[in-house]
Amino acid sequence: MKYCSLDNDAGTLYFYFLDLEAGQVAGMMEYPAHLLLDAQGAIFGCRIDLDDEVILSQLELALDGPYNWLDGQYGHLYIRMADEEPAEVVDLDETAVLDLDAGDLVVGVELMLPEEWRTPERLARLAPLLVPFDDEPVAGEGPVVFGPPAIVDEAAAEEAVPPELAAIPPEQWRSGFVALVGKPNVGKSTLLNALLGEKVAIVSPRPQTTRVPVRGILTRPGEQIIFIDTPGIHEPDHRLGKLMVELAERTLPNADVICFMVDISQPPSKLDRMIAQQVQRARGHKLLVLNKVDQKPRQPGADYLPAYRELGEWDMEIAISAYRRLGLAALLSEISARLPAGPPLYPLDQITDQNEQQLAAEFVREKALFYLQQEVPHAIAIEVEEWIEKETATYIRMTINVEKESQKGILIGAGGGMLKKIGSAARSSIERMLGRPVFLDLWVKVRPNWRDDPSALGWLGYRAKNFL
Ligand SMILES: Nc1nc2c(ncn2[C@@H]2O[C@H](COP(=O)(O)OP(=O)(O)OP(=O)(O)O)[C@@H](O)[C@H]2O)c(=O)[nH]1
Repeated sequence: MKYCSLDNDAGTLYFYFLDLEAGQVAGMMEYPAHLLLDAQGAIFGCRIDLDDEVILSQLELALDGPYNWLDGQYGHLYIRMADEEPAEVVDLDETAVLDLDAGDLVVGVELMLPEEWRTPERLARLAPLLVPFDDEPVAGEGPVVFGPPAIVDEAAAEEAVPPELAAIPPEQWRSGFVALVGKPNVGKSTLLNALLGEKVAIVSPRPQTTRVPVRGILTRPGEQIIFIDTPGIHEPDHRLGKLMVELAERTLPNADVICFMVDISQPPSKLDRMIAQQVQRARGHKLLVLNKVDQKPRQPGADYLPAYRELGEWDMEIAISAYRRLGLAALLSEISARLPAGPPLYPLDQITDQNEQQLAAEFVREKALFYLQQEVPHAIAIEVEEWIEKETATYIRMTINVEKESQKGILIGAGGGMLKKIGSAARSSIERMLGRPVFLDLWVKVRPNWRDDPSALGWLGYRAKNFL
Protein backbone atom coordinates (compact mmCIF):
# COMPACT_ATOMS: atom_id res chain seq x y z
CA MET A 1 0.00 0.00 0.00
CA LYS A 2 1.38 3.37 -0.94
CA TYR A 3 -0.99 5.73 0.86
CA CYS A 4 -4.33 5.73 2.50
CA SER A 5 -6.73 8.58 2.86
CA LEU A 6 -10.03 9.23 4.59
CA ASP A 7 -12.92 11.16 3.11
CA ASN A 8 -15.00 11.85 6.21
CA ASP A 9 -17.90 13.41 4.30
CA ALA A 10 -18.39 10.34 2.14
CA GLY A 11 -17.32 7.95 4.93
CA THR A 12 -14.78 6.35 2.61
CA LEU A 13 -11.34 5.01 3.44
CA TYR A 14 -9.07 4.74 0.38
CA PHE A 15 -6.05 2.50 -0.01
CA TYR A 16 -3.83 3.44 -2.96
CA PHE A 17 -1.26 1.20 -4.61
CA LEU A 18 0.47 3.87 -6.69
CA ASP A 19 0.72 7.64 -7.13
CA LEU A 20 -2.56 8.33 -8.80
CA GLU A 21 -3.43 11.32 -10.85
CA ALA A 22 -6.92 12.63 -11.32
CA GLY A 23 -8.83 10.77 -13.99
CA GLN A 24 -6.69 7.66 -13.84
CA VAL A 25 -9.50 5.50 -12.48
CA ALA A 26 -11.31 4.03 -15.46
CA GLY A 27 -13.48 1.33 -13.94
CA MET A 28 -14.67 -0.29 -10.74
CA MET A 29 -15.60 -3.70 -9.35
CA GLU A 30 -17.38 -4.41 -6.06
CA TYR A 31 -16.74 -7.19 -3.56
CA PRO A 32 -17.57 -8.02 0.07
CA ALA A 33 -15.04 -6.58 2.50
CA HIS A 34 -13.91 -7.11 6.09
CA LEU A 35 -11.71 -5.08 8.44
CA LEU A 36 -8.72 -6.71 10.10
CA LEU A 37 -8.33 -5.53 13.72
CA ASP A 38 -5.41 -5.90 16.14
CA ALA A 39 -5.73 -6.67 19.84
CA GLN A 40 -6.33 -2.94 20.58
CA GLY A 41 -9.19 -2.82 18.08
CA ALA A 42 -7.17 -0.74 15.56
CA ILE A 43 -7.60 -1.40 11.83
CA PHE A 44 -4.41 -2.76 10.30
CA GLY A 45 -5.83 -3.85 6.96
CA CYS A 46 -8.75 -5.39 5.17
CA ARG A 47 -9.79 -8.59 3.46
CA ILE A 48 -11.68 -8.49 0.18
CA ASP A 49 -13.45 -11.60 -1.08
CA LEU A 50 -12.89 -11.75 -4.82
CA ASP A 51 -14.38 -14.04 -7.41
CA ASP A 52 -12.76 -15.27 -10.60
CA GLU A 53 -13.68 -12.16 -12.58
CA VAL A 54 -10.53 -10.67 -11.12
CA ILE A 55 -7.51 -12.27 -12.70
CA LEU A 56 -4.14 -12.51 -11.05
CA SER A 57 -2.35 -10.13 -13.41
CA GLN A 58 -4.80 -7.37 -12.38
CA LEU A 59 -3.55 -7.64 -8.80
CA GLU A 60 0.10 -7.01 -9.50
CA LEU A 61 0.12 -3.62 -7.75
CA ALA A 62 -2.30 -4.68 -5.02
CA LEU A 63 0.03 -7.57 -4.13
CA ASP A 64 3.16 -5.46 -4.28
CA GLY A 65 3.08 -4.46 -0.59
CA PRO A 66 5.28 -6.62 1.63
CA TYR A 67 2.35 -7.89 3.70
CA ASN A 68 -0.38 -8.05 1.08
CA TRP A 69 -1.29 -11.47 -0.17
CA LEU A 70 -3.89 -13.47 -2.02
CA ASP A 71 -5.27 -16.63 -0.51
CA GLY A 72 -5.85 -18.31 -3.86
CA GLN A 73 -7.96 -21.11 -2.43
CA TYR A 74 -10.72 -18.74 -1.28
CA GLY A 75 -10.01 -15.71 -3.48
CA HIS A 76 -9.31 -13.59 -0.38
CA LEU A 77 -7.17 -10.54 -1.03
CA TYR A 78 -5.46 -9.21 2.11
CA ILE A 79 -4.23 -5.60 2.18
CA ARG A 80 -2.21 -5.26 5.38
CA MET A 81 0.21 -3.04 7.31
CA ALA A 82 1.88 -6.00 9.02
CA ASP A 83 2.23 -9.75 8.84
CA GLU A 84 0.04 -10.61 11.81
CA GLU A 85 -3.05 -12.63 12.59
CA PRO A 86 -6.05 -10.38 13.20
CA ALA A 87 -7.48 -10.42 16.72
CA GLU A 88 -10.85 -9.86 15.06
CA VAL A 89 -12.29 -9.77 11.53
CA VAL A 90 -15.29 -7.46 11.14
CA ASP A 91 -17.69 -7.74 8.21
CA LEU A 92 -18.55 -4.45 6.50
CA ASP A 93 -22.16 -4.03 5.43
CA GLU A 94 -21.22 -2.27 2.20
CA THR A 95 -19.11 -3.82 -0.51
CA ALA A 96 -15.58 -2.56 -1.18
CA VAL A 97 -14.88 -0.97 -4.54
CA LEU A 98 -11.75 -1.97 -6.44
CA ASP A 99 -10.57 0.93 -8.61
CA LEU A 100 -9.18 -0.10 -11.99
CA ASP A 101 -7.01 1.88 -14.33
CA ALA A 102 -7.40 1.88 -18.10
CA GLY A 103 -5.32 -1.29 -18.33
CA ASP A 104 -7.68 -3.05 -15.86
CA LEU A 105 -5.07 -3.04 -13.10
CA VAL A 106 -6.35 -2.67 -9.55
CA VAL A 107 -4.86 0.66 -8.41
CA GLY A 108 -6.83 1.32 -5.24
CA VAL A 109 -9.53 0.12 -2.88
CA GLU A 110 -12.42 2.08 -1.39
CA LEU A 111 -13.99 0.93 1.88
CA MET A 112 -17.25 2.41 3.13
CA LEU A 113 -16.52 2.88 6.82
CA PRO A 114 -19.32 3.50 9.35
CA GLU A 115 -18.61 6.47 11.63
CA GLU A 116 -17.61 4.39 14.65
CA TRP A 117 -14.65 3.04 12.64
CA ARG A 118 -13.38 6.48 11.65
CA THR A 119 -11.91 7.49 15.05
CA PRO A 120 -8.19 8.26 15.58
CA GLU A 121 -7.87 5.13 17.77
CA ARG A 122 -9.32 2.86 15.11
CA LEU A 123 -7.10 4.45 12.43
CA ALA A 124 -3.92 4.62 14.55
CA ARG A 125 -2.15 1.76 12.74
CA LEU A 126 -2.77 3.36 9.34
CA ALA A 127 -1.46 6.77 10.46
CA PRO A 128 2.03 6.45 8.91
CA LEU A 129 0.46 6.12 5.44
CA LEU A 130 -2.52 8.41 5.98
CA VAL A 131 -2.46 11.57 3.85
CA PRO A 132 -5.11 14.30 3.93
CA PHE A 133 -8.02 13.82 1.63
CA ASP A 134 -8.01 16.44 -1.06
CA ASP A 135 -10.83 17.10 -3.43
CA GLU A 136 -8.84 19.39 -5.68
CA PRO A 137 -5.96 17.03 -6.39
CA VAL A 138 -2.83 18.24 -8.10
CA ALA A 139 -1.36 15.82 -10.63
CA GLY A 140 1.46 13.82 -9.08
CA GLU A 141 0.74 15.07 -5.56
CA GLY A 142 -0.85 12.11 -3.99
CA PRO A 143 -4.44 11.22 -3.43
CA VAL A 144 -7.15 11.91 -5.89
CA VAL A 145 -10.85 12.07 -5.78
CA PHE A 146 -12.09 8.91 -7.32
CA GLY A 147 -14.67 10.52 -9.53
CA PRO A 148 -17.20 8.54 -11.47
CA PRO A 149 -15.52 5.91 -13.62
CA ALA A 150 -14.50 7.09 -17.05
CA ILE A 151 -17.15 4.95 -18.74
CA VAL A 152 -19.92 7.02 -17.19
CA ASP A 153 -18.56 10.09 -18.91
CA GLU A 154 -17.70 8.38 -22.16
CA ALA A 155 -20.70 9.54 -24.18
CA ALA A 156 -20.16 13.15 -23.14
CA ALA A 157 -16.42 12.86 -23.72
CA GLU A 158 -17.00 11.44 -27.18
CA GLU A 159 -19.17 14.35 -28.19
CA ALA A 160 -17.04 17.10 -26.86
CA VAL A 161 -13.78 18.12 -28.46
CA PRO A 162 -12.21 20.46 -25.91
CA PRO A 163 -12.70 24.00 -27.26
CA GLU A 164 -9.01 24.82 -26.71
CA LEU A 165 -8.10 22.08 -29.23
CA ALA A 166 -10.74 22.99 -31.78
CA ALA A 167 -9.59 26.63 -31.71
CA ILE A 168 -6.02 25.89 -32.87
CA PRO A 169 -5.67 26.60 -36.62
CA PRO A 170 -4.42 23.61 -38.72
CA GLU A 171 -1.15 25.35 -39.67
CA GLN A 172 -0.14 25.49 -36.02
CA TRP A 173 -0.32 21.71 -35.56
CA ARG A 174 2.33 19.03 -35.63
CA SER A 175 1.39 15.41 -36.28
CA GLY A 176 3.05 12.14 -37.16
CA PHE A 177 3.28 8.36 -36.93
CA VAL A 178 5.24 6.68 -34.17
CA ALA A 179 5.94 2.96 -34.60
CA LEU A 180 6.38 0.83 -31.48
CA VAL A 181 8.47 -2.11 -32.67
CA GLY A 182 10.39 -4.88 -31.00
CA LYS A 183 10.38 -8.60 -30.42
CA PRO A 184 7.35 -10.27 -28.80
CA ASN A 185 6.63 -9.60 -25.13
CA VAL A 186 8.83 -6.52 -24.59
CA GLY A 187 5.77 -4.45 -23.55
CA LYS A 188 4.71 -2.56 -26.70
CA SER A 189 0.97 -2.88 -26.04
CA THR A 190 1.41 -2.08 -22.35
CA LEU A 191 3.22 1.11 -23.36
CA LEU A 192 0.53 2.09 -25.86
CA ASN A 193 -2.22 1.71 -23.24
CA ALA A 194 -0.17 3.58 -20.65
CA LEU A 195 0.52 6.50 -23.00
CA LEU A 196 -3.13 6.81 -23.98
CA GLY A 197 -4.52 6.17 -20.49
CA GLU A 198 -7.04 3.84 -22.15
CA LYS A 199 -6.98 0.21 -23.05
CA VAL A 200 -6.85 -0.04 -26.83
CA ALA A 201 -4.49 -3.02 -27.14
CA ILE A 202 -4.68 -6.30 -25.29
CA VAL A 203 -1.76 -7.43 -23.14
CA SER A 204 -0.69 -10.86 -22.00
CA PRO A 205 2.34 -12.57 -20.50
CA ARG A 206 2.56 -14.71 -23.66
CA PRO A 207 4.57 -13.72 -26.73
CA GLN A 208 2.77 -12.94 -30.01
CA THR A 209 -0.29 -11.44 -28.38
CA THR A 210 -0.68 -8.57 -30.86
CA ARG A 211 -1.59 -9.92 -34.31
CA VAL A 212 -2.26 -6.81 -36.36
CA PRO A 213 -1.11 -3.19 -36.04
CA VAL A 214 -3.28 -1.18 -33.66
CA ARG A 215 -3.33 2.60 -33.86
CA GLY A 216 -3.67 4.66 -30.72
CA ILE A 217 -4.10 8.40 -31.15
CA LEU A 218 -2.93 10.91 -28.59
CA THR A 219 -4.13 14.45 -29.23
CA ARG A 220 -2.81 17.29 -27.10
CA PRO A 221 -2.98 21.01 -27.77
CA GLY A 222 -1.20 21.59 -31.09
CA GLU A 223 -0.04 18.01 -31.64
CA GLN A 224 -1.42 14.64 -32.64
CA ILE A 225 0.72 11.54 -32.16
CA ILE A 226 -0.46 8.39 -33.91
CA PHE A 227 1.16 5.41 -32.22
CA ILE A 228 1.23 2.12 -34.07
CA ASP A 229 1.54 -0.90 -31.81
CA THR A 230 2.95 -3.61 -34.04
CA PRO A 231 2.99 -7.41 -33.72
CA GLY A 232 6.25 -8.64 -32.20
CA ILE A 233 8.75 -9.45 -34.95
CA HIS A 234 9.70 -13.14 -34.72
CA GLU A 235 10.60 -16.19 -36.85
CA PRO A 236 7.16 -17.18 -38.15
CA ASP A 237 6.08 -20.80 -38.40
CA HIS A 238 2.72 -20.37 -40.15
CA ARG A 239 1.02 -17.97 -42.59
CA LEU A 240 -0.58 -15.95 -39.78
CA GLY A 241 2.87 -15.43 -38.23
CA LYS A 242 4.29 -14.36 -41.59
CA LEU A 243 1.50 -11.83 -42.01
CA MET A 244 2.08 -10.50 -38.46
CA VAL A 245 5.78 -9.95 -39.15
CA GLU A 246 5.10 -8.42 -42.56
CA LEU A 247 2.58 -5.98 -41.08
CA ALA A 248 5.04 -4.97 -38.35
CA GLU A 249 7.86 -4.46 -40.84
CA ARG A 250 5.68 -2.41 -43.18
CA THR A 251 5.12 0.24 -40.51
CA LEU A 252 8.82 1.12 -40.47
CA PRO A 253 9.26 3.02 -43.77
CA ASN A 254 6.43 5.48 -43.05
CA ALA A 255 7.07 6.16 -39.39
CA ASP A 256 8.27 9.63 -38.40
CA VAL A 257 9.62 8.26 -35.13
CA ILE A 258 10.48 4.64 -34.37
CA CYS A 259 10.56 3.45 -30.78
CA PHE A 260 12.69 0.32 -30.82
CA MET A 261 11.56 -1.40 -27.63
CA VAL A 262 13.67 -3.85 -25.71
CA ASP A 263 13.48 -5.60 -22.36
CA ILE A 264 16.39 -4.17 -20.37
CA SER A 265 16.17 -6.94 -17.77
CA GLN A 266 17.47 -9.40 -20.38
CA PRO A 267 20.49 -9.34 -22.66
CA PRO A 268 19.87 -8.63 -26.37
CA SER A 269 18.91 -11.70 -28.39
CA LYS A 270 19.34 -12.58 -32.06
CA LEU A 271 15.87 -11.18 -32.75
CA ASP A 272 16.74 -7.85 -31.08
CA ARG A 273 19.82 -7.61 -33.32
CA MET A 274 17.82 -8.41 -36.45
CA ILE A 275 15.06 -5.89 -35.66
CA ALA A 276 17.63 -3.22 -34.76
CA GLN A 277 19.15 -3.61 -38.23
CA GLN A 278 15.77 -3.16 -39.88
CA VAL A 279 15.12 -0.08 -37.76
CA GLN A 280 18.48 1.37 -38.75
CA ARG A 281 17.49 1.22 -42.43
CA ALA A 282 14.30 3.26 -41.86
CA ARG A 283 14.21 7.03 -42.39
CA GLY A 284 12.43 8.07 -39.14
CA HIS A 285 14.03 9.26 -35.91
CA LYS A 286 15.17 6.28 -33.88
CA LEU A 287 14.63 6.06 -30.13
CA LEU A 288 16.00 3.18 -28.10
CA VAL A 289 13.32 2.49 -25.49
CA LEU A 290 14.58 0.33 -22.63
CA ASN A 291 11.47 -1.09 -20.98
CA LYS A 292 10.96 -3.02 -17.72
CA VAL A 293 13.46 -1.01 -15.66
CA ASP A 294 11.40 -2.08 -12.66
CA GLN A 295 12.50 -5.67 -13.16
CA LYS A 296 15.77 -7.09 -11.82
CA PRO A 297 18.30 -8.12 -14.50
CA ARG A 298 18.22 -11.80 -15.38
CA GLN A 299 21.73 -12.16 -13.93
CA PRO A 300 22.05 -10.27 -10.64
CA GLY A 301 24.07 -7.08 -11.06
CA ALA A 302 24.28 -7.30 -14.87
CA ASP A 303 23.99 -4.12 -16.97
CA TYR A 304 22.72 -4.83 -20.47
CA LEU A 305 22.56 -1.18 -21.56
CA PRO A 306 25.93 -1.07 -23.39
CA ALA A 307 24.99 -4.16 -25.41
CA TYR A 308 21.69 -2.60 -26.50
CA ARG A 309 23.37 0.71 -27.31
CA GLU A 310 25.71 -1.08 -29.67
CA LEU A 311 22.84 -2.43 -31.77
CA GLY A 312 22.66 0.80 -33.78
CA GLU A 313 22.80 4.56 -33.84
CA TRP A 314 20.08 6.05 -31.70
CA ASP A 315 18.84 9.65 -31.53
CA MET A 316 18.14 9.08 -27.89
CA GLU A 317 17.82 6.31 -25.32
CA ILE A 318 15.17 6.30 -22.64
CA ALA A 319 14.61 3.91 -19.76
CA ILE A 320 10.98 3.34 -18.85
CA SER A 321 8.61 1.02 -17.11
CA ALA A 322 5.45 0.87 -19.16
CA TYR A 323 3.86 -1.20 -16.45
CA ARG A 324 4.66 1.19 -13.60
CA ARG A 325 4.30 4.25 -15.82
CA LEU A 326 7.83 5.44 -15.15
CA GLY A 327 9.66 7.66 -17.64
CA LEU A 328 6.61 8.12 -19.86
CA ALA A 329 6.54 11.93 -19.69
CA ALA A 330 10.20 12.04 -20.79
CA LEU A 331 9.49 9.62 -23.63
CA LEU A 332 6.52 11.69 -24.79
CA SER A 333 8.50 14.88 -24.78
CA GLU A 334 11.28 13.28 -26.88
CA ILE A 335 8.68 12.05 -29.38
CA SER A 336 6.94 15.38 -29.39
CA ALA A 337 10.19 17.21 -30.17
CA ARG A 338 10.59 15.09 -33.33
CA LEU A 339 7.07 15.39 -34.79
CA PRO A 340 6.84 17.07 -38.20
CA ALA A 341 4.57 20.04 -38.80
CA GLY A 342 1.18 19.04 -40.17
CA PRO A 343 -2.53 19.15 -39.38
CA PRO A 344 -4.22 16.45 -37.27
CA LEU A 345 -4.80 13.30 -39.33
CA TYR A 346 -7.61 11.87 -37.20
CA PRO A 347 -10.65 13.53 -35.61
CA LEU A 348 -9.54 15.27 -32.41
CA ASP A 349 -11.65 13.00 -30.18
CA GLN A 350 -10.68 9.66 -31.73
CA ILE A 351 -8.32 7.47 -29.71
CA THR A 352 -8.04 4.30 -31.78
CA ASP A 353 -8.76 2.92 -35.23
CA GLN A 354 -10.49 -0.11 -33.74
CA ASN A 355 -14.22 -0.24 -33.26
CA GLU A 356 -16.01 -1.60 -30.19
CA GLN A 357 -16.69 -4.96 -31.83
CA GLN A 358 -13.03 -5.53 -32.66
CA LEU A 359 -12.01 -4.52 -29.14
CA ALA A 360 -14.64 -6.81 -27.58
CA ALA A 361 -13.33 -9.77 -29.62
CA GLU A 362 -9.79 -8.87 -28.55
CA PHE A 363 -10.84 -8.89 -24.87
CA VAL A 364 -12.07 -12.47 -25.30
CA ARG A 365 -8.75 -13.44 -26.90
CA GLU A 366 -6.88 -11.69 -24.08
CA LYS A 367 -8.67 -13.69 -21.39
CA ALA A 368 -8.10 -16.92 -23.37
CA LEU A 369 -4.38 -16.06 -23.53
CA PHE A 370 -4.42 -15.59 -19.80
CA TYR A 371 -6.25 -18.75 -18.77
CA LEU A 372 -5.12 -21.28 -21.37
CA GLN A 373 -1.77 -23.02 -21.59
CA GLN A 374 0.80 -23.45 -24.33
CA GLU A 375 -0.35 -23.47 -27.94
CA VAL A 376 -4.14 -23.41 -27.41
CA PRO A 377 -4.61 -19.62 -27.04
CA HIS A 378 -2.46 -18.98 -30.11
CA ALA A 379 -4.75 -21.22 -32.17
CA ILE A 380 -7.76 -19.01 -31.41
CA ALA A 381 -9.50 -16.60 -33.78
CA ILE A 382 -12.68 -14.82 -32.82
CA GLU A 383 -15.61 -13.75 -34.95
CA VAL A 384 -18.36 -11.45 -33.73
CA GLU A 385 -21.54 -13.03 -35.13
CA GLU A 386 -24.21 -10.85 -33.55
CA TRP A 387 -24.28 -7.55 -31.66
CA ILE A 388 -27.71 -6.34 -30.60
CA GLU A 389 -28.43 -3.33 -28.40
CA LYS A 390 -31.31 -4.46 -26.20
CA GLU A 391 -33.10 -2.34 -23.64
CA THR A 392 -31.23 -3.61 -20.59
CA ALA A 393 -28.05 -5.05 -22.07
CA THR A 394 -25.97 -5.47 -25.22
CA TYR A 395 -26.29 -9.01 -26.57
CA ILE A 396 -23.09 -10.25 -28.20
CA ARG A 397 -22.59 -13.64 -29.83
CA MET A 398 -19.08 -14.67 -30.77
CA THR A 399 -17.55 -17.80 -32.24
CA ILE A 400 -14.16 -18.86 -30.99
CA ASN A 401 -12.40 -20.80 -33.75
CA VAL A 402 -9.72 -23.32 -32.82
CA GLU A 403 -7.69 -25.67 -35.02
CA LYS A 404 -8.25 -29.08 -33.39
CA GLU A 405 -10.93 -31.06 -31.53
CA SER A 406 -8.49 -31.46 -28.62
CA GLN A 407 -8.16 -27.64 -28.38
CA LYS A 408 -11.95 -27.31 -28.40
CA GLY A 409 -12.10 -29.69 -25.40
CA ILE A 410 -9.50 -27.70 -23.49
CA LEU A 411 -11.16 -24.39 -24.29
CA ILE A 412 -14.56 -25.59 -23.10
CA GLY A 413 -13.10 -27.33 -20.04
CA ALA A 414 -14.73 -29.76 -17.63
CA GLY A 415 -18.44 -28.99 -17.37
CA GLY A 416 -17.88 -25.87 -19.50
CA GLY A 417 -15.86 -24.35 -16.65
CA MET A 418 -13.01 -22.88 -18.71
CA LEU A 419 -15.26 -21.22 -21.28
CA LYS A 420 -17.33 -19.79 -18.44
CA LYS A 421 -14.23 -18.37 -16.77
CA ILE A 422 -12.99 -16.75 -20.00
CA GLY A 423 -16.48 -15.46 -20.81
CA SER A 424 -17.09 -13.95 -17.43
CA ALA A 425 -13.70 -12.15 -17.34
CA ALA A 426 -14.19 -10.89 -20.91
CA ARG A 427 -17.75 -9.78 -20.22
CA SER A 428 -16.58 -7.65 -17.37
CA SER A 429 -13.97 -5.90 -19.58
CA ILE A 430 -16.52 -5.35 -22.36
CA GLU A 431 -19.03 -3.94 -19.87
CA ARG A 432 -16.43 -1.48 -18.65
CA MET A 433 -15.73 -0.41 -22.22
CA LEU A 434 -19.40 -0.01 -23.15
CA GLY A 435 -20.58 1.31 -19.81
CA ARG A 436 -23.63 -0.98 -19.85
CA PRO A 437 -24.50 -4.60 -19.04
CA VAL A 438 -23.51 -7.21 -21.59
CA PHE A 439 -24.84 -10.67 -22.34
CA LEU A 440 -21.95 -12.56 -23.89
CA ASP A 441 -22.74 -15.77 -25.74
CA LEU A 442 -19.63 -17.77 -26.72
CA TRP A 443 -19.56 -20.71 -29.13
CA VAL A 444 -16.58 -22.84 -30.12
CA LYS A 445 -15.89 -24.22 -33.62
CA VAL A 446 -13.05 -26.27 -35.10
CA ARG A 447 -11.55 -24.80 -38.31
CA PRO A 448 -8.68 -27.16 -39.07
CA ASN A 449 -5.39 -25.43 -39.69
CA TRP A 450 -6.87 -21.92 -40.12
CA ARG A 451 -3.51 -20.24 -39.38
CA ASP A 452 -2.09 -21.76 -42.57
CA ASP A 453 -5.20 -21.52 -44.72
CA PRO A 454 -5.23 -18.37 -46.91
CA SER A 455 -9.00 -18.35 -47.38
CA ALA A 456 -9.75 -18.83 -43.65
CA LEU A 457 -7.25 -16.08 -42.81
CA GLY A 458 -9.07 -13.86 -45.30
CA TRP A 459 -12.53 -14.26 -43.87
CA LEU A 460 -11.23 -14.01 -40.31
CA GLY A 461 -9.97 -10.53 -41.28
CA TYR A 462 -6.24 -11.36 -41.28
CA ARG A 463 -5.48 -9.77 -44.66
CA ALA A 464 -2.60 -7.42 -45.36
CA LYS A 465 -4.79 -4.97 -47.29
CA ASN A 466 -7.02 -4.40 -44.25
CA PHE A 467 -4.13 -2.79 -42.41
CA LEU A 468 -2.32 -0.73 -44.99
N1 LIG B 1 7.80 -5.86 -15.10
C1 LIG B 1 7.30 -5.29 -16.20
N2 LIG B 1 6.49 -6.01 -17.01
C2 LIG B 1 6.03 -5.39 -18.11
C3 LIG B 1 6.35 -4.04 -18.44
N3 LIG B 1 5.74 -3.74 -19.61
C4 LIG B 1 5.06 -4.86 -19.98
N4 LIG B 1 5.23 -5.84 -19.09
C5 LIG B 1 4.66 -7.20 -19.12
O1 LIG B 1 5.22 -7.88 -20.24
C6 LIG B 1 4.25 -8.78 -20.80
C7 LIG B 1 4.10 -8.50 -22.29
O2 LIG B 1 3.53 -7.23 -22.46
P1 LIG B 1 2.83 -6.79 -23.84
O3 LIG B 1 2.51 -5.35 -23.71
O4 LIG B 1 1.73 -7.75 -24.21
O5 LIG B 1 4.06 -7.02 -24.83
P2 LIG B 1 4.12 -6.84 -26.41
O6 LIG B 1 5.50 -6.37 -26.72
O7 LIG B 1 2.99 -5.98 -26.89
O8 LIG B 1 3.95 -8.35 -26.87
P3 LIG B 1 3.53 -8.98 -28.33
O9 LIG B 1 2.08 -8.68 -28.53
O10 LIG B 1 3.80 -10.44 -28.12
O11 LIG B 1 4.43 -8.38 -29.37
C8 LIG B 1 2.96 -8.57 -20.01
O12 LIG B 1 2.88 -9.58 -19.02
C9 LIG B 1 3.16 -7.19 -19.37
O13 LIG B 1 2.44 -7.04 -18.14
C10 LIG B 1 7.19 -3.29 -17.53
O14 LIG B 1 7.49 -2.12 -17.69
N5 LIG B 1 7.63 -3.98 -16.44
